[in-house]
Amino acid sequence: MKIFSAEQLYEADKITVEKQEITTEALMERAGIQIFQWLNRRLNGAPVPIRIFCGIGNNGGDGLVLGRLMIEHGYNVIVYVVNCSDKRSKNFLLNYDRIKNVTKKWPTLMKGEADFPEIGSEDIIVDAIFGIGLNRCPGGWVKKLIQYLNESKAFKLAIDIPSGLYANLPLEDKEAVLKANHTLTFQTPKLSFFLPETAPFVSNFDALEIGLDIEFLQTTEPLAQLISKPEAQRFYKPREKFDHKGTYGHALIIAGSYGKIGAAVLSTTSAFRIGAGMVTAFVPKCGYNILQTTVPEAMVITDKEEEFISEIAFDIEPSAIGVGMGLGKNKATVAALKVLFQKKDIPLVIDADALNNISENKDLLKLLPKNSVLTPHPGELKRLIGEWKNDYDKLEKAKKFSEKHEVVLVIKGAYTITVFSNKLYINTTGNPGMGTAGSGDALSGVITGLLSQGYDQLLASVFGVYMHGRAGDIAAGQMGYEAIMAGDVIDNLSEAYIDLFAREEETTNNSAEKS
Ligand SMILES: NC(=O)C1=CN([C@@H]2O[C@H](COP(=O)(O)OP(=O)(O)OC[C@H]3O[C@@H](n4cnc5c(N)ncnc54)[C@H](O)[C@@H]3O)[C@@H](O)[C@H]2O)[C@@H](O)CC1
Ligand SMILES: Nc1ncnc2c1ncn2[C@@H]1O[C@H](COP(=O)(O)OP(=O)(O)O)[C@@H](O)[C@H]1O
Ligand SMILES: [K+]
Repeated sequence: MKIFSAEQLYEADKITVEKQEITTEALMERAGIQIFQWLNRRLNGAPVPIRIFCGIGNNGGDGLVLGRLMIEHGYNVIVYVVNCSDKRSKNFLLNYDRIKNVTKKWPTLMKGEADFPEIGSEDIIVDAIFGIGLNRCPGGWVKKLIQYLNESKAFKLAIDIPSGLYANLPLEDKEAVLKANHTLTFQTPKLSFFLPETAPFVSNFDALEIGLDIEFLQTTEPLAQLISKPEAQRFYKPREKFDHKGTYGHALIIAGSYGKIGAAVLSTTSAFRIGAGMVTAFVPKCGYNILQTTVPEAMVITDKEEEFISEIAFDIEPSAIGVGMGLGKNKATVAALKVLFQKKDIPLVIDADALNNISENKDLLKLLPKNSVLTPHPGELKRLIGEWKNDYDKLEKAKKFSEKHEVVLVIKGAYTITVFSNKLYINTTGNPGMGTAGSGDALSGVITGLLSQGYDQLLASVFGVYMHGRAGDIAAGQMGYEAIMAGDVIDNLSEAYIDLFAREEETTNNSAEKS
């Protein structure tokens, strides 16, 4: 699914109205009907008080449409107009009149703190104060209203976007944003829904189709792509009857140091589980017996050193290399990385200590082979690209880094974002259960294993992140978040493959599907 900017959505709006020969008020009615149907399906006529807070723009207009439809269907609705300005939009005014025609009285006008209503904990608050037209940070009594609503225990449903949040600009004042329990957004989610500083205000969301012009949606280059199952299905490369292990390539995992051989075990196993034909682990001598015992399917090459890697020499021809997991920062290891980086023709995944070594030795950065995949968590990313002012600044810096060095950057975490040049791919799988040692090592093995099977660098990253997260979600469905260990994520890669093409009802028992 594409993620568009606020400006693009306004453009989509305009084109839709022209091409479908409808009025903007008809489009607003469509949007309001979608929200009404969503809410009506869940409330099923329950007489719970629904308090709709409407701003004076089109987001407020949506709130007024919803209010009218709910009242017409017998719901217990109180509509407030948050009168922060007299410049009401045309479609707000139209729907202001329409709701009055139904109720025979104007909605409750709010002009300051004295007008804040008492809100019961069982009430439902609908936030239609500001949408994507927010043009400054909410202040004065409107900010106080947002805080007042946040303090309430009532369920908060935001229309389009929680008020105070920009669709694709950084947060200005976290005290002036409505903290929604659920957000119903029009057509496509907004970029702010996926970034660590702003996503917590959105909580869960549903994107409601409002019939914007399909040609515009299909042909417009988005801000980012959201990666869910339909996209992952398109990435998958099916196997052919006469394929053999050579078809799926030979992955080389260069990992481990004394006390951290487990990292090599995890990456090697996950490279196998994602489908590499052969996997060789290159480890210091102390890792030999461990690897041969824990992953007998793997071949093992050892360094001349006992406890760390000092010279990466091998006489195999790997189709992809994953390097860095548990590697340590010994000087000899840094020198060995320099030599490895000169082998420019083998697709490379660079993780963990290999990344830290690059951050600390800028001459390694200059040698970075083009099209390598770098998989930093936020701490590693900071060391690589420097501090950022906010999430948007981080993404700009990451894009510049990717462009300059011609590499794929996989920024790990909730909603892992893969950055390639100026393109962003946001992953929807994964869960907090995956915040456990070694789950990053599993991801490096997964991406290396996909590269070895012939997926290109970008596909291997985006598809690999999806599969790794999906395996984690399936593990969470079976064992809850807390008990998950990295090995459980790897064990469920097989289920993640099965799930990729399973029919919905077959997957509901063991999935932790996100909206
Ligand atoms: N294609 C779409 O996405 C559609 C969007 N619609 C709705 O239209 C909304 C956008 O409407 P608008 O462009 O009218 O904008 P909004 O309704 O989001 O708010 C803008 C209004 O609030 C004022 N304002 C902005 N920030 C303020 C602040 N901090 N303090 C006080 N006043 C402030 C602005 O000057 C303007 O009058 C969307 O979020 C959505 O809810 C729907 O009606 C239909 C289709
Ligand atoms: N809250 C979360 N939601 C989704 N994925 C997560 C979450 N926390 C961690 N992960 C995933 O788990 C992995 C952790 O990687 P990393 O921090 O490198 O761990 P380690 O170094 O211990 O292997 C990443 O792929 C990350 O995206
Ligand atoms: K809103």
